[in-house]
Amino acid sequence: MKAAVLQITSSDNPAENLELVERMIADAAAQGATLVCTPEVTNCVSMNRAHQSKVLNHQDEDPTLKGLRESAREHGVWLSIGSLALQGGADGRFVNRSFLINPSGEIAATYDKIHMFDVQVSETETYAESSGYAPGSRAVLADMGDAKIGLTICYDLRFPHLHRTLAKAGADIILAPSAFSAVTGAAHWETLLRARAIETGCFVIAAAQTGTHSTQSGKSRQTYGHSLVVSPWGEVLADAGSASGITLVDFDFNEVSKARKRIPALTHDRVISGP
Ligand SMILES: O=C(O)CNC(=O)[C@H](CS)NC(=O)CCC(=O)C(=O)O
Repeated sequence: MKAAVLQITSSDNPAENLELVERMIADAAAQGATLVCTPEVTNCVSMNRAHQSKVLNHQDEDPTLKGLRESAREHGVWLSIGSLALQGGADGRFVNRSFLINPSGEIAATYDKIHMFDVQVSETETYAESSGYAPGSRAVLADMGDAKIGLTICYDLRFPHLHRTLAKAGADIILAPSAFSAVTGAAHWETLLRARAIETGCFVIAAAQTGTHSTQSGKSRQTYGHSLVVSPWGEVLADAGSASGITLVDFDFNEVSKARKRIPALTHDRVISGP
C-alpha cells in the first residue's frame, strides 16, 4: 500500500480549503497513492464560534464532505478526512468528526474526537475546545480490506489507553490527524507519535496542519506541521517538515507482526491492584 499524507494550512474558508485538497488528492492518486490522509479540521481552522456557526454545516449538507467523497470515487482511493468541523453536536455545539471514505466514495466509518483540548499552552495561548465542540465517546476501528485502521484525532494522541484498545481490537494502522499547536508540537509531537507506534506495534500516520492560518475572523493561529509516518518499530518513515505538500510512503504490513513478535508487550497486560 502507498499512502499520501497531505500537509496543508487550512483557512477559515471551507470552499477555498476544499478546492486545494481536491487538487492534492488528484495529484496524490496520479503518483500512485491508494490511501490519502488529510489533517484535523481540513474544512475550517477557526476559533471564532460566530464565524463557525455561519460557515459550518450538518454532515448531510456539508459541501466539503460531498466534494471529497466525489474525489475519492473519481480517483479510486481510500480517503481519510482527518476531520471536519460540523454542526450537530450535543447542546448546540459542533462536532470534530473524522471520516474514512472508500474508493467508491462511500462513508466507511466516522469517529468523533473524544478528548477535548481545554488547555492553557502558555500565558498568551489558551484553547477551549469543549466550549465549541461536543466530545465523542466511542472508539472506532475501520476495515480497509488489507488493513484495519484505528481512528483518533490530535489531542487523543496523549491518551495511550485509546490506542491500546484499538491495537488489541486488531488495528494495523492508527491515524492521528492533527492541528497541533506550534509550542506543544516542538516539545512533544514526535515523541508521542513514536511512543504510540512502539506501544501498539501499529503504523501511525499523522497528517498535520502547518504554519500560520489566515482568518477573516479572530486571531490567527500557528500549527506545528511535521506530518509524520511511524513504523510499528518506532522508526520515522517520513517527516513532512513545515511546508505544505504531499508526502508519499510505502507500507509493508508484515512489519506489524514482525514488531509484535520481537516485543509482544501488547499480550503481556496484567491486572494490577492499587496503588
Ligand atoms: O479548534 C479547531 O479548529 C480544531 N481543533 C483543534 O485544533 C484541536 C483543539 S483546539 N487541537 C488540538 O487538539 C491540539 C492538541 C495539541 O496541540 C496538544 O496536544 O499539544
